[in-house]
Amino acid sequence: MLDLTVIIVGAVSVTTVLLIWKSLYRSTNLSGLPLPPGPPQLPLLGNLLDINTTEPWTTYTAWREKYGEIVYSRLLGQDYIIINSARVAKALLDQRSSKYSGRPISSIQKNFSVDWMTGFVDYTDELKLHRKLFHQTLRSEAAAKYQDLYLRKARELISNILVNSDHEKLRDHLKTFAGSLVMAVTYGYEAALENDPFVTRVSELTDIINVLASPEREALVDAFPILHHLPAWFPGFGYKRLIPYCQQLVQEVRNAPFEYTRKEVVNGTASHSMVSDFLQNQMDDSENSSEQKADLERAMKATAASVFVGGAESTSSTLLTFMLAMVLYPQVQERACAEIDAVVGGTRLPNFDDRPSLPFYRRQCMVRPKSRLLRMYTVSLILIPFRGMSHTSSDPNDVDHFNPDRHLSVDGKYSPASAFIVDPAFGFGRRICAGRFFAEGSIWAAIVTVLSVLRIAKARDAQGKEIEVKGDFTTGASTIHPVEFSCSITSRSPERESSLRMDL
Ligand code: HEM
Repeated sequence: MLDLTVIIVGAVSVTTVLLIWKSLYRSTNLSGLPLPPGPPQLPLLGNLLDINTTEPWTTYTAWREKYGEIVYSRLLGQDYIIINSARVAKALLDQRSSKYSGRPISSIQKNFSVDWMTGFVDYTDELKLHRKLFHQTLRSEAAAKYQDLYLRKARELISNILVNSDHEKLRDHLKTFAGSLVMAVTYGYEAALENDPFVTRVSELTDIINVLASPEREALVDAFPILHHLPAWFPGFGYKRLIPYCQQLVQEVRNAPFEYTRKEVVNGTASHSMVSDFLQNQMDDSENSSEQKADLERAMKATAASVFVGGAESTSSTLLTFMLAMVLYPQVQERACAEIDAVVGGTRLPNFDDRPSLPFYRRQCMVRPKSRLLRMYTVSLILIPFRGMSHTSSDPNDVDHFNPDRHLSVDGKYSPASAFIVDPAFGFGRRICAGRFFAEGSIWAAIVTVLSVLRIAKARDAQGKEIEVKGDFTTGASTIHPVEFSCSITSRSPERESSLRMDL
């Protein structure tokens, strides 16, 4: 067996040689056009040391101020074009989507066995099949059919919050809301209100992906594959310890709920869902060969699990952001509650028929998604910092300066240009979020129900003094959420609370 030191010294030496080679070699701009402006680069590292690794979007935002909407940067020999505005992202990814829909192949994703997830799959026939399967269940008209489900789950959410609303519990309740909705639609599975085994596993997997899926980390390892051989104790490579556990989680997340639905279909007890419809059609289909059926089943398993991974964390994180905004902006909460009371009266709970009469937050003026951070596109690599895009004071989607009025026109009507589903946070072009209509309906149901029953305010300490809330966010590789904050959540309408309980 080779001595470990020899391996490390060898790896480091080869890496250094590669670094020098890569830094000297610069990919030619085949079109002969000049590269966009960007920060000065160090010989070997490029801009590696310039990037704030815990909050990379802050670096990209600073670069936007200095170099403009399109920035050229170089990391360890790899060229990056950073698209720093929704306007340019739209022009490239919506209008030239045939060119800008690919994804780079990442060895980290391969090692962790998560490269089958829709969001990571390159723009191939496999991806087109995933999108086709999503479309059947998540397109606009299909997502509208789940309105009763959104409301039922929103009512369960309120009932859970009223039992316990500590920060950790609040996060869990929101995760359960989002996770159980997705499980119902995907697998026809009714998740337990607490500690559901399927929801918990996916949540763990999402947390791991959030740690590893940083474009900056991927750039480093993909630029120098030899780094794969560095052991987990090597500084910066501790994440490798998660590999075996992640691979085991992946197997469970792909197979366990799928097999649950298969059993239900065979027993004739399955409720209507993405997977049960698929399995039913497959049983009735005599034309496809068994090989084609196996391929289709593999794609369906991947699609179904991707719905969960793509949908649960983003939705729950958006709702936690909404709760935080209600603590920080009581006057906005008051106005929304007054509007609900005026439209639905004092005792009834709102439903989707009331939506056109609630202009203040019709189509989510009240909440903007902000969970997703970055997406990488191929074509010498395009990096889209979604988070940075909603982070300028001149941007109408700037959620850090919470002002729902910005989404209304001057006469107080809803402005279609501000529609929730066209928010840049859902992405662009052919890779736009497949679940945005579902997200819109479920988030609307949750916030309208929260505001009709609950009052959210700053918590008070033992002396009765309000506990200050800063409104900070976690850092993360792909998604973020508010850091722990104290709040007081009480029922503001005993009548609505009891009609809610009667409905459960
Ligand atoms: C507020 C909630 C949500 C936000 C902010 C959000 C945001 C995003 C973003 C930014 C992308 C990447 C777009 C790109 O790569 O260009 C994405 C992809 C995706 N989302 Fe969502 N999403 C949300 C909810 C959901 C829900 C509820 C579902 C499923 C029910 C879902 C399913 C997916 C899937 C499957 C993809 C991968 C699409 C692809 O790569 O082709 N998302 N989402």
